[in-house]
Amino acid sequence: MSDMILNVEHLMMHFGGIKALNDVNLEVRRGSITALIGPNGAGKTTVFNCLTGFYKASGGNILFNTSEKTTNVIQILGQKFQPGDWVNPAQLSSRLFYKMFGGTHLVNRAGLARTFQNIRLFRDMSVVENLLVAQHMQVNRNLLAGVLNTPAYRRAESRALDRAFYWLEVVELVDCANRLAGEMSYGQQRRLEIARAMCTAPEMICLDEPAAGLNPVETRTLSKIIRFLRDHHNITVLLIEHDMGMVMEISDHIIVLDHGDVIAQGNPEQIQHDEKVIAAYLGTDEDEVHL
Ligand SMILES: Nc1ncnc2c1ncn2[C@@H]1O[C@H](COP(=O)(O)OP(=O)(O)OP(=O)(O)O)[C@@H](O)[C@H]1O
Repeated sequence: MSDMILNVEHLMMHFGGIKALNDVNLEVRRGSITALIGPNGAGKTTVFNCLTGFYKASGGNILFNTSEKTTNVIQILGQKFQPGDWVNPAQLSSRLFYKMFGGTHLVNRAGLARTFQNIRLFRDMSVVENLLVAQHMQVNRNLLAGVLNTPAYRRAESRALDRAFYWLEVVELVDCANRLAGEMSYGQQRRLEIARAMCTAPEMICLDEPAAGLNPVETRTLSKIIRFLRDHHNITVLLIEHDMGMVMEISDHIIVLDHGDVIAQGNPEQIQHDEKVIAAYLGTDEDEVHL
């Protein structure tokens, strides 16, 4: 099993004439907390959207290596037919399969979950219902078993409920289990999004600005939860965050993007003193920065 859970090679994403990602190469170590940082518009969310299948990358490779298998993320989203397909029936049928049935759900099923910059919960459902919906892939979906309420069906439901309450406890929301998700505070909703992602049993979770809008106490709780995921569940965390205090405190590794390119990588200490990074954040030329 590779030490790297994620290998991104030559990733490109173009929106018409806009090159959001030029040629992004990065790796994420299994079991690490890795931060993806950079100034506004650097391309961070675009990287997340490509990794999790919300965008089909314009080019490059994304390999996601779980403990069980390697998933080619770009392939499972459904690629265009290639000339070689017509002389290779196996390749053609695989391409056809993913064109018909591929999508973000397969990325999640492979073990990669995410949260969003703008919270996307089912606001009119209760907190626990949000977590049960997230588990629809794991529970018994046999219609007959549901209608007959078989013991196997009841066991599967009970397991889903146990899992939901386990993650509610981790994110400190057990007391809110029956509240409507949309009525909770912003910080609570952010934590619920993490619990929902964890209910899909991922090996890696991508958190898009999880501390945005949180007060310092909530940010500390969030940091504790993120460390818990790594330390107690060996979850790899990839996070986009503008709160540099938090990033420097919890990250094992930091990758810096600017204008669609990776400009630096390293541990927090190295990144804090990297001139290219300082220049990118200050919006000045490297030569103009005096340390
Ligand atoms: N769907 C889209 N259509 C057109 N342009 C887009 C789209 N999504 C992103 N972009 C452009 O790609 C570039 C990178 O945007 P992205 O949101 O990835 O940056 P970011 O680093 O996440 O920024 P922020 O920190 O402000 O969230 C920007 O120029 C943005 O305008």
